[in-house]
Amino acid sequence: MDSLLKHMVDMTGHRDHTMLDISVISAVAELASATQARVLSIVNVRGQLYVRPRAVIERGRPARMEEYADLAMPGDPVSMFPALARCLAHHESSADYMSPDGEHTLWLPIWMGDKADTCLEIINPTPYTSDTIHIIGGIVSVYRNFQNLLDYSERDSLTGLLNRKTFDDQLAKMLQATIEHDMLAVPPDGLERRSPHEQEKQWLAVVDVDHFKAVNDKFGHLYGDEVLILIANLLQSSFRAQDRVFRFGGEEFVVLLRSSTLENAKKIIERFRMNVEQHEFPQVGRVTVSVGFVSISAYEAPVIILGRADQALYYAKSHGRNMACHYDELVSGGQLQTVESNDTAEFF
Ligand SMILES: Nc1nc2c(ncn2[C@@H]2O[C@H](COP(=O)(O)OP(=O)(O)OP(=O)(O)O)[C@@H](O)[C@H]2O)c(=O)[nH]1
Repeated sequence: MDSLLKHMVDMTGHRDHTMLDISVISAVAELASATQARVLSIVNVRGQLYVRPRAVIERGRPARMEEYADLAMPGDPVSMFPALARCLAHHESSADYMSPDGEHTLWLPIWMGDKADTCLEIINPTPYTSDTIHIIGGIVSVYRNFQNLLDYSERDSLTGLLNRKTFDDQLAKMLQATIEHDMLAVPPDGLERRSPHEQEKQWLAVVDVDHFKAVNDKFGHLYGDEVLILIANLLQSSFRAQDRVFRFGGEEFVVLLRSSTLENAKKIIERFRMNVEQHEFPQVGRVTVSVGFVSISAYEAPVIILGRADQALYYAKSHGRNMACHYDELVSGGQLQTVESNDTAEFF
């Protein structure tokens, strides 16, 4: 019981999803004497469910975060795990599977209403006793409640997207990934062989709804709110599971795109812009968005990166709207100018 209390205190002492994931798998692994426990993300890509490990603990080793190796893929199709797929399809609280060599896997989806985007997976060489299942059930409930609380503080209440407050933290993670990526991209002899066109980078895009004031003025704030919710949904379905979408405030959204070539980033952003353009908004009809985007450099301050995306957005707004503009292309094409001030480049 002491151990259970200790784990409960540990789980509820965090203000961060990552640490909460680590403490929940540490708790269930110890209390169920599991050989392995994982937190899985369940992502829905165009109606198909995929699972992707987020954190893992193996017996005798410390818990660790998992970076999904193939960023181009949303994860493993859930159909690879028929018992879990059935459990998710029927909104069940758990699924159990015994492999041919007698290993037991227990899946516990974390249901938030009718949606589960997280699932615990516990692997054990022996069957689970009813006592173990009872204790794990309690931990899952605490985990779900606490995740709910964290989500509430990190998300915008109108659209459900991540809010401005979480942006700095997510951008810091992306800058770290950029540094690691840059180190991997340069071979030991220090010579970069890939052409800049093939190079994968992280990207920041600022999205702003065009003439949104007119929507509010003509149809009222409730319809305006509805447009924002539908655009948030289009953002989530147009970008990939590994990208991050924020509502920055008002009718402005920011997207962090992970590991994309310039060509792909353009394609994904353009696909989103067209999805909005072609969407029939109830009562309101057609709505368009303008986008400014820029590659993220780990060696520049977030305020400079955001400023550049904003400048590209401003350019799109003042050149007809309903378009996506790439900061570097505008600079190299002479449509925007930078000026060196101190050791950073800034606009005037
Ligand atoms: N319905 C609704 N409106 C909002 C919300 N937040 C901000 N707004 C409105 O968004 C509008 C933004 O208008 P402007 O900044 O003038 O920009 P715009 O009309 O979109 O014009 P451009 O950006 O130049 O294309 C204002 O009328 C705000 O009141 C919200 O949460 N709901």
